[in-house]
Amino acid sequence: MSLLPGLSLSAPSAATPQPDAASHAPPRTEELPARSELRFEVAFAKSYRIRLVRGTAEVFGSELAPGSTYTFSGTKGAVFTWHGCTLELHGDVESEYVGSETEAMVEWLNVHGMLETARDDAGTGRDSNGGPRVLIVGPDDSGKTSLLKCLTAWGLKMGRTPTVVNMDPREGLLSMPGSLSAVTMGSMLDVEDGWGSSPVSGPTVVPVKTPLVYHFPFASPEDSIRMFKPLVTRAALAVTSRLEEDNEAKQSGIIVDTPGSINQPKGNYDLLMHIISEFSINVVLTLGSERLYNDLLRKFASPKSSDDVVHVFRISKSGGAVARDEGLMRQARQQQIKNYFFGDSRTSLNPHGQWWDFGDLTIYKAVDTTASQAQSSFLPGMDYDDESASGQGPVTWLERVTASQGMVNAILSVKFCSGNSSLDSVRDSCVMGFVYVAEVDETRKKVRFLAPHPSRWGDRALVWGNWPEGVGDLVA
Ligand SMILES: Nc1ncnc2c1ncn2[C@@H]1O[C@H](COP(=O)(O)OP(=O)(O)OP(=O)(O)O)[C@@H](O)[C@H]1O
Repeated sequence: MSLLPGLSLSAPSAATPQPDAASHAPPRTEELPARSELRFEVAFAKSYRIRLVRGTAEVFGSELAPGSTYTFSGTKGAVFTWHGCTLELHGDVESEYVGSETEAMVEWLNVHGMLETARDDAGTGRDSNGGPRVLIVGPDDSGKTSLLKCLTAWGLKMGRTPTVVNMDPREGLLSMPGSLSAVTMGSMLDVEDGWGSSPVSGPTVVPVKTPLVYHFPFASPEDSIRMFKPLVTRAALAVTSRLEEDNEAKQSGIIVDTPGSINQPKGNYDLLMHIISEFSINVVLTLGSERLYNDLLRKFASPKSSDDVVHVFRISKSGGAVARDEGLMRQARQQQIKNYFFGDSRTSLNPHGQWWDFGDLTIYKAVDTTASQAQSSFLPGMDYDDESASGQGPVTWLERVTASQGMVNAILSVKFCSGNSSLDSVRDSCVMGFVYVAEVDETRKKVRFLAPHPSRWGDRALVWGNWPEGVGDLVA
């Protein structure tokens, strides 16, 4: 059976963004001096269009094509120019200004140069472990993902194929929020939506990328350490073995993005250390926290052997990185979920309804660890550890359940493993795709799912997560 989210793709088509009928104002022109950037914030209901008229410019490392119009909605971003440019701007923005404090970009470019040297060393066999394995750490909204995008885009421009790993379940990279994913970038990034599209998104201008996706149905790794750690190990194993088969990707190396929550000194950076050891990280880039930098520098000060050397760098935060409030993040997740099933303004998708009998479904519910711990004294036979004391989290975190009304509007992952697999296999198995529960008929004992693909998935384990929260009615 083909991948659940995979549509039969035709060649990428040149989709043009639709003009915003609401905005009749004539376009404005903005001259950007060398090494400056136009920073903007656009609300979800609005659209903001940018066209490069003269010179060169990039959005988080990805170059704008001269004369093409790029449409942004529900985002904060920046168009940076190294040598100066003229932009034509059209549409509504919450804020828009030209920033000249862009020294961070020069520093980021130097980091890129350093990674290139390491890739060259790997190419000439001077480093048999392959290219650089980079981890980006720092507090929330310090610009980690922006740095990751720049390093990836510049690497791609040099003809590299870096493997990008997202360990932040709040932001699904080429997938749903609630995912940990890894993808070897073989084609340019998408200027408008940041990464490009996975096969589920249908034909696009930018060639599709097929990520390896694991389901982590909690907002933060600390909500289920017992689930997070094995998934990191799984993802690292899968990525490492994939790179062993592909010299070019191995030489290009890995760049891992992390959520701000695991960069706290609490727990002695246990989760961070786990990622560093599983992915054999040898370069750590710290952003926006002097304490984190110093703590990590101390931790890696005395390596036991040359294979254990981890270089820790303190990198300047971009002057434009802005905090995003929970409301905005929530809206972004809702949008991501809708786009998964229905496509975006450029590509419209047609999800398929499927009725399933209760008896043909094997559903596991992710247990909310906090609630479970509070109730544990009422659940005989369940062995819950104190997560903070043991550092391991509850022993039971997935429960087999039957379909019920409570599932309506929930997102479930369809795992590659059979329904009868052990709980460990269900946890560790990667995701074929996600489905949405549109209707549960308790009388007829049937569930109607919305899936991106018409094929039925057969005997597979389904995991019902607690997160992303409040998906709402997608079919209303
Ligand atoms: N130079 C810039 N100009 C304008 N906006 C920017 C700039 N750099 C980053 N941003 C915006 O600031 C916000 C935070 O940046 P980013 O997502 O890179 O931070 P992060 O550290 O990865 O956050 P998190 O830990 O929450 O994932 C994003 O909306 C990003 O688009």
